[in-house]
Amino acid sequence: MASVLAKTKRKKIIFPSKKELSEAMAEYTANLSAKFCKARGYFTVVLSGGDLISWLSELLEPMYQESIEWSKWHIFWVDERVVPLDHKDSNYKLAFDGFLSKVPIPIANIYAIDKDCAALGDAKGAALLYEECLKRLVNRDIIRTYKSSGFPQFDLQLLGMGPDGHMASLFPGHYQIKEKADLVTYITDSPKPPPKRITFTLPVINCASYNLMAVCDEAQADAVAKVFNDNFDLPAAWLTADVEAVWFLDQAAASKIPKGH
Ligand SMILES: O=C(O)[C@H](O)[C@@H](O)[C@H](O)[C@H](O)COP(=O)(O)O
Repeated sequence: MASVLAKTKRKKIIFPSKKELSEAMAEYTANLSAKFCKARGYFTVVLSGGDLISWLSELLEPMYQESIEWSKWHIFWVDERVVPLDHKDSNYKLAFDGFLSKVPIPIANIYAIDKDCAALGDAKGAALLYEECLKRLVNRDIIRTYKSSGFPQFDLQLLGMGPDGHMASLFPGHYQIKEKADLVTYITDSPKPPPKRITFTLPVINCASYNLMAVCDEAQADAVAKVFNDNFDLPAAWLTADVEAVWFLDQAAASKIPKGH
């Protein structure tokens, strides 16, 4: 894995509340959108599920609605639950209902998992087809590649972490965190329901230019403290990026970080 793993120092910013965190996440995203749209004409954004989507609502404010070049955005998922796309557990549905349907991103630029695999609960098939989708977009030069590795390099990934320290669908004690060759893998016994999921592998996650990990609430405080103590049993402790890996925390989530970290 070493050859494709980008290395940056983990950074953190602590916000008084979710409101300030959401505002800062919107500003961070808008600035990167401007930078990448200007440089390449595309902005590749990777979403996760969970609370993150509700914190994206600041991007729906008129200031951003009007200034962001939405037509240049391309949307992916770092992990997805293998359920029908209209199921309440679908990360696609969560993001579509809460954010994507409210901004003018062309529907063709929104890359959900294969709908038939999703409907059939075929996690392996969904992972294979999503990997093919990424490779096609690399060939079309919409997704960049990380240095000479050939691994896809996304502009910005917006991530969340569970109380057990999982990120994407890489869970502690499960072998998927060790996958080095595939771009996308799958799990059929996820400890967090629903059990069938696909997920980017760690090398792909860490090749991104910018990784923003947003974590709020007391329930995550122990895991956040372990990450900042470099406890690598937690998948989220492995997060790096090519340019910047930044943790956006509210005060409750940051409350147990050891002094000096
Ligand atoms: O599909 C998923 O379950 C997510 O992508 C998952 O990795 C999520 O980001 C974290 O569990 C944080 O979730 P919360 O924000 O809900 O705590």
